[in-house]
Amino acid sequence: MEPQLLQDWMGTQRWFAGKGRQWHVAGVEQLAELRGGPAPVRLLVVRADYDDGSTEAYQLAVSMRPEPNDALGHVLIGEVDEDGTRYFVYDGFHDKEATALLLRGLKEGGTVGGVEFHPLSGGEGVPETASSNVLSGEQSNTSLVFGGTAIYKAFRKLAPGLNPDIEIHEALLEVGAEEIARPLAHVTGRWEQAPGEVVEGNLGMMQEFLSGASLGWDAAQVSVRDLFAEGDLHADEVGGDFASESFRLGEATARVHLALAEALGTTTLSGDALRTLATAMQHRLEAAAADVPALEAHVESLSKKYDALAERDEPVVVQRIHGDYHLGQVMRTAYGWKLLDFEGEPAKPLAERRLPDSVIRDVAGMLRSFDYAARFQLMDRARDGQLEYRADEWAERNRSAFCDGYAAAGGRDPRDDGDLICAYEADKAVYELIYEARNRPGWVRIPLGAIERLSEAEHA
Ligand SMILES: Nc1ncnc2c1ncn2[C@@H]1O[C@H](COP(=O)(O)OP(=O)(O)O)[C@@H](O)[C@H]1O
Ligand SMILES: O=P(O)(O)O[C@H]1O[C@H](CO)[C@@H](O[C@H]2O[C@H](CO)[C@@H](O)[C@H](O)[C@H]2O)[C@H](O)[C@H]1O
Repeated sequence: MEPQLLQDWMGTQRWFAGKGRQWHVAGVEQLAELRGGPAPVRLLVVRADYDDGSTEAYQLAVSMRPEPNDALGHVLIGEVDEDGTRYFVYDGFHDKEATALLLRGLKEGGTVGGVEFHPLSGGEGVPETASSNVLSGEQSNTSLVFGGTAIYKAFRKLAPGLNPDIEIHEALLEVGAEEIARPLAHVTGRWEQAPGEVVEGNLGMMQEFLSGASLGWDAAQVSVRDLFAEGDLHADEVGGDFASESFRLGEATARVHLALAEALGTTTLSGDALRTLATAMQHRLEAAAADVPALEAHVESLSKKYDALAERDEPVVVQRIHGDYHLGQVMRTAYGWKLLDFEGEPAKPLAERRLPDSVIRDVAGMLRSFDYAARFQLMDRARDGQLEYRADEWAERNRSAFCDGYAAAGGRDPRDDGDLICAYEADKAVYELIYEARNRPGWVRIPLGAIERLSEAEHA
């Protein structure tokens, strides 16, 4: 496949992380060709080399159709000539006949070329045959819903080693945790990550599709909309009060943390290990300040909070956690809250994402998310002191209900670790600031506002 063709196409895809940087396609490797449909489907790994010397590997599925297919016109990658035949090359994850071959592999298991399909429990729950739809809102990965009962997430940017989303889901399944969508299958592959460096890693995972569920973010937005519509009522007086949901979410979070501790153990950080944690936060802060000048004024006060963490007398208990926890990662089903996407922060290298960390990182992530949810609808309005006051109230009410629920389900009350929460919230807000500056510059003032508040807070 011509590198230029793939380069032009990849550069426009939502999941391609290298936008705005100088890069080129340095290699195209075919891992497997799935046959048995109207057109063969190739699973490819495309190596993107950046001018700064770094490299990334991306997964593509391409269906090689000898005839053009109008229904797939929007996902046409291009045309190629191979061995005297002209092929119309489409994004295979969007081609239902191509994904049917993928589904067969997930159901039956086995090896095709450099790709291994691993159904769990003999393929129970993986549909026999089902048409696929790509979930809209595709972000860093591409997710396909098969027949409304199973969802397959194809990882786009590949990393060698065990993918934490697969690892954590399967570990939680083992200990019987109910707050997740049941994992059904996963796929592994071997590819050349850099010239001569063959690695093994995960290509995707299938899990139960939570049908009829609402994303936590959407449910929270309904509540905030109610609140703003009744600007003279308090958060606990409007019809869409969210606090009982936040309480239940706190409970579900604590249960998952306890299950993760049971499944994968805990340890403690003290001394040098604590200093390493604080130094990582400090580095992120400095890198962010170089990118977002408005942060500069808060570097000194946030650094003091990180110093306090480094010098903390009490060790910090750590374990496997979610790692990128926010309202967009939880769904409310008829059976309670379920947690999704245990991949960790997409910006971190995979090995780092698998390191144990304090559960407070997740708690802080969700507390930050309540703040986001409260303020999001103010973003494109003229400043309104009354609504901002209501937003503060909503955020506070739901943050505290979440902590109450967390403690009620047997987790340690996060508010008893105020200094830790403060450092982790600051670190998350700094991460968000970088994320927003790169992806949604209009939203920068949400994390920046939090940084201002945190840097004035008393802890430390
Ligand atoms: N098991 C599931 N059931 C129903 N919807 C899901 C499920 N898993 C993911 N989703 C939907 O897909 C979206 C993206 O999933 P996620 O695992 O967070 O992928 P990404 O890593 O690309 O962000 C979620 O926000 C949710 O709307
Ligand atoms: O794509 P992921 O879900 O892995 O997470 C990334 O994108 C999130 C935005 O979609 C970002 O979350 C931030 O915005 C959310 C609202 O859109 C808010 O609820 C979160 O609290 C806030 O952090 C997340 O940080 C990023 O990793």
